[in-house]
Amino acid sequence: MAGAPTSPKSELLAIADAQARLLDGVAPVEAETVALAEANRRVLAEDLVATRTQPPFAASAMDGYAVRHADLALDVALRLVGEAPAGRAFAGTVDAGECVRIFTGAPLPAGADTVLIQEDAAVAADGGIRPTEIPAPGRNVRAAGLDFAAGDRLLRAGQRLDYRALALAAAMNHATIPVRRRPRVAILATGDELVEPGATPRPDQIVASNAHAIAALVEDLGGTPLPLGIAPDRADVIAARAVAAVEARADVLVTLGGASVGDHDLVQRALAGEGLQLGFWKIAMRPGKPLMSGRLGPTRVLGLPGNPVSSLVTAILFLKPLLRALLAEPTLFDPEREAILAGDLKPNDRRQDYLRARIVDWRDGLPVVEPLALQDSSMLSSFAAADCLIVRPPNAPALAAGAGCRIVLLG
Ligand SMILES: Nc1nc2c(c(=O)[nH]1)N[C@H]1C(S)=C(S)[C@@H](COP(=O)(O)OP(=O)(O)OC[C@H]3O[C@@H](n4cnc5c(N)ncnc54)[C@H](O)[C@@H]3O)O[C@H]1N2
Ligand code: MOO
Repeated sequence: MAGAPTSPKSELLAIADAQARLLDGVAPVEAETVALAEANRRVLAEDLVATRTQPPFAASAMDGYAVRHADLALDVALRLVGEAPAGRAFAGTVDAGECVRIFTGAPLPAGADTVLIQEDAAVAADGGIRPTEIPAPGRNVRAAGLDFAAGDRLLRAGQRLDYRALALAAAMNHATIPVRRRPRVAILATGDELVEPGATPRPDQIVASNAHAIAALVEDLGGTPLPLGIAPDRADVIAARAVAAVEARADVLVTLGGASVGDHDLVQRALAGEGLQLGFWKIAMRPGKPLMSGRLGPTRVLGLPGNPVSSLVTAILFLKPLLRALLAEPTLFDPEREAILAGDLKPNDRRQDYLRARIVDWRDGLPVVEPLALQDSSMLSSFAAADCLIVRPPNAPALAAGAGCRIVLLG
């Protein structure tokens, strides 16, 4: 029986080369405008400029009395001439020997330059206000524009909006926000052995897990998952679902499984019949060697290996940066960080290895990481228990406990 295309051992592509090929020519998805309330976790499509100055007037920072500093003397009463609550400015002027009752956030009245806090003031029998402490000149007054001025460019295109950015956007008076639309990611699991969670598998079947993890990852990154279910190991069904993904205007089609060289690893062959333009296949990494990338018309195809940990590690290294590129985010890759090994490591072969590990301690500000004993790429229990992946470059020498290493944190 004819197998899927094979390539000789020497043809494994380096991860960085594969990533560069994948991201080459990726154009960001269009912008759309959403209500401020819908903008959390979305990626800003344009710089956001302040439409107003904040505060728009010199404002009191405390509850007390607006005064002219030059008039202040201990136990010399000032005449109270009015009141300025927040949202209701005092219309007059504070003249020599006068003060105005003022509250936090109210505009400082004309003539006044300082706020005497009420704790440092006594009210005389005639209603006059006597300072019991003398504040410094200008004390307790926020200058107009202290926070920002109209025209300030405070949020940048490519920035992922969070609660802090949204507070600022609101203060800048933006009720709607230009963001990148959510990239659509079709997700197709493949394999006769798979059933959906909750079903009763036959004795020779297992429960499909990967698609649900990929969908959650896509949502976390600000995309919309389009679940295409589980296709059996039949090229015609896989092809029809892939065509459905293109017709649904998916930006990306993620296939799961069927990526390797077995007789039933059909994805590449099935998609070739629909005009797949193959970008690359097979990467020098573990887990995740059979990763495939290509295009079906306008839809980018990422064929992830079926082993659950393989598909999730390749998603971290390839799907995440692809989605970030589609969203025009400036940082595409999860950073590698320094760490200290808690156990020994054997020398590595030619595939860059990603070892599941736990952070067991901290030393000199660095995490101390212990590789988990079992690293089989089918094992979701260890993937879920891991805090990070230790990155072992191709042909890295053996390392002893205490040596430095590099890790990618798992979110
Ligand atoms: N002769 C060779 N055999 C294999 C090679 C090789 O180079 N030569 N590569 C191995 C590597 S590495 C990997 S990784 C796997 C991946 O192959 P496939 O992408 O074709 O994956 P499948 O064979 O379809 O499935 C592998 C494994 O994962 C389970 N699986 C698949 N989909 C799901 C899912 N959605 N949820 C949970 N589990 C899933 C599937 O049942 C299999 O157990 O190939 C090696 N073989
Ligand atoms: O690369 Mo496979 O992903 O070793 O298990």
